[in-house]
Amino acid sequence: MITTQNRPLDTGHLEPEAPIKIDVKGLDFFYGRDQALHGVNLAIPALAVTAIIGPSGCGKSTLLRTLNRIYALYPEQRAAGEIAIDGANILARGTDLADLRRRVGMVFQKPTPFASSIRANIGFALSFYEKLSRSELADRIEDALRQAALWDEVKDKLDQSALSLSGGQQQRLCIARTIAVRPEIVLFDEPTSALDPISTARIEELLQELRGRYTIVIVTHNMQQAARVSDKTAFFHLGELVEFDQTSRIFTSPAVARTQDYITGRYG
Ligand SMILES: Nc1ncnc2c1ncn2[C@@H]1O[C@H](COP(=O)(O)OP(=O)(O)OP(=O)(O)O)[C@@H](O)[C@H]1O
Repeated sequence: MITTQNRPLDTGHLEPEAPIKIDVKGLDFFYGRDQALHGVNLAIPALAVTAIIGPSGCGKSTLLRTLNRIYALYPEQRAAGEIAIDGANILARGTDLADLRRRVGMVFQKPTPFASSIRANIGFALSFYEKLSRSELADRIEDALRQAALWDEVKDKLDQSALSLSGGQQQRLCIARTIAVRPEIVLFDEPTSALDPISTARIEELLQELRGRYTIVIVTHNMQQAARVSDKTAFFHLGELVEFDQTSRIFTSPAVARTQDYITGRYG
């Protein structure tokens, strides 16, 4: 079996001139009067994996939640600055939020399948966005489950409850549900922190398979995981971006002392 433990530290396959998919400029974020992000500038490359690391409370999840404006569900939460996706500022008034959330999918820490069948979990998301015939729907469900490396395990029980799957399978189902609607960007918020080591390894392998097909941003507490799965790493502290570079450089020769202190376990 392939394990993530024996994979060498990623050296980054990106050229310095890799195209930018998400360009965050001067981003401030507020929970009511409390400011959680301060002037963040971050150019996230297309079709690569970018990891967001940093100590608890530094703003990792907050940053992720700005990228599909999921925070806009809460009236007291506010972002200022600019987040350009393919050059268009998604913080601008008039942004179609349903379309944005199809283009920018999100996978959460705990698997969150609906209490319905495996098939319906994916079919529901697809039918929300597209009008498909029965056979198109079946094809798209199969394709999503194959991409999420779950098809072989569930193809004979698509009508069983999603809740009958293991935690790791449920998380892969949530990934299938997210990619079924053909997003361009997939955000992962601590996607393995509720999983056992074998399920975690399976998700990390899956991230490698999805890399190159989607622009991926992953928040993780686990520095070894960031080193294994990502091309670029952003280190945050106290709501500020401290350093952003090739993952191999962040973990071997970071430019900033605060990053060095964090990756060597001096705080966090
Ligand atoms: N709903 C909320 N209301 C008020 N403040 C919040 C809310 N959510 C987060 N915060 C605050 O915003 C700051 C950043 O939180 P965030 O959850 O983004 O950090 P994080 O780096 O993802 O932390 P963790 O690793 O613990 O998940 C923290 O000070 C946190 O207390």
